[in-house]
Amino acid sequence: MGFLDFFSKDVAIDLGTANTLIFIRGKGIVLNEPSIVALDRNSRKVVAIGSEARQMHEKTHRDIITIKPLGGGVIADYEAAEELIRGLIKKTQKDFSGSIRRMVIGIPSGITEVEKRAVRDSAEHVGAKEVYLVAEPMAAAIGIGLDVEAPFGNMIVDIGGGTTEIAVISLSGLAAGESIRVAGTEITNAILQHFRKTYNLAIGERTAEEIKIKIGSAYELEEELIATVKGRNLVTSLPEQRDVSSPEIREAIAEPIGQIVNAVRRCLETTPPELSADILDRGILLTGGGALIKGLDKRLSDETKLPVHVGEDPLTAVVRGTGKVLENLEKYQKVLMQTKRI
Ligand SMILES: Nc1ncnc2c1ncn2[C@@H]1O[C@H](COP(=O)(O)OP(=O)(O)OP(=O)(O)O)[C@@H](O)[C@H]1O
Repeated sequence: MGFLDFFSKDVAIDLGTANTLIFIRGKGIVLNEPSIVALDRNSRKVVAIGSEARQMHEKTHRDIITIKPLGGGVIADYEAAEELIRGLIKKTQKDFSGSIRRMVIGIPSGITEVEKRAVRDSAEHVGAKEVYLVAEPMAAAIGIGLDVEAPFGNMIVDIGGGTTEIAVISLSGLAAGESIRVAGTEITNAILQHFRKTYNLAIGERTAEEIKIKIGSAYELEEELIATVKGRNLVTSLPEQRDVSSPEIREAIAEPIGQIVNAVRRCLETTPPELSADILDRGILLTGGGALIKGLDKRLSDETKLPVHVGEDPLTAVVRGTGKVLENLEKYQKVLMQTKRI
């Protein structure tokens, strides 16, 4: 380790809609917190970041507002996004002191030049001297250990909070791809809408997400499940609870799940034939939190007639990938996204 290395650190980040994960060279993943910022409504001063801000989300005092700065997988609120990066990096200070030298950030592949620029600016504003961007599906593929440099095709479907990224990777590049802004958050919203429309029951976002995680599915389950939901009846304005079954939730989330399935099909249709043959042999790999929806692998396999596997520890795939890129920048030169100066 050189003298300068002692005072400066290299970090890799998965700046996600739902969660932000931070990896520090030589240490691994040191932080995994929700991408939420709580602000004082009047002064706009930051009150809490990450997990503490999530505690406040939806239960906010009238003087505090909570913001998810990465709407749809991209920066929706620039100032809040910068506060988020700054605040979360600060939380890792116990793991290192000094400045940041290199920063590798995983971002959606469908992001525009302006959005890329915004991510880069935020990273520079928090002090990074060198900033590198990697497409999320590429990072996810590297994270789960695929040989992205090899001359054969691998299909990866990364279902995060805001975006589903589908990519065929070969020779360190994206040979085909689809990026849609339908993922975990839309699925949670579909559950929320279902209760509102069907039972006049208003439930919170966290409750809807819990139901999704507990009993949400994309394919018939061997043993169907039941969960209890608590909310507020919109007609009587009184608290209410009711039981709900997994087939009912499957129906409620059919629309966003169908959109993800269709996007995978579209990507397969545009994949060059040689690479299609590789995918036939190797199958499709699922990553991101959405990969954990029960039966999604079976559903995709049913619809595409291809083998489908869930990657190991899908929620940390992107950050592990950005971490590997950070630790082997030379080797992974080709996978870095270029940004134009604008
Ligand atoms: N066990 C589970 N079952 C179903 N969904 C889950 C599960 N665990 C997490 N999720 C969902 O995964 C999503 C978060 O995934 P992830 O952390 O990969 O996304 P992100 O990186 O924050 O988002 P993006 O990639 O869009 O920027 C959330 O919508 C969350 O509800």
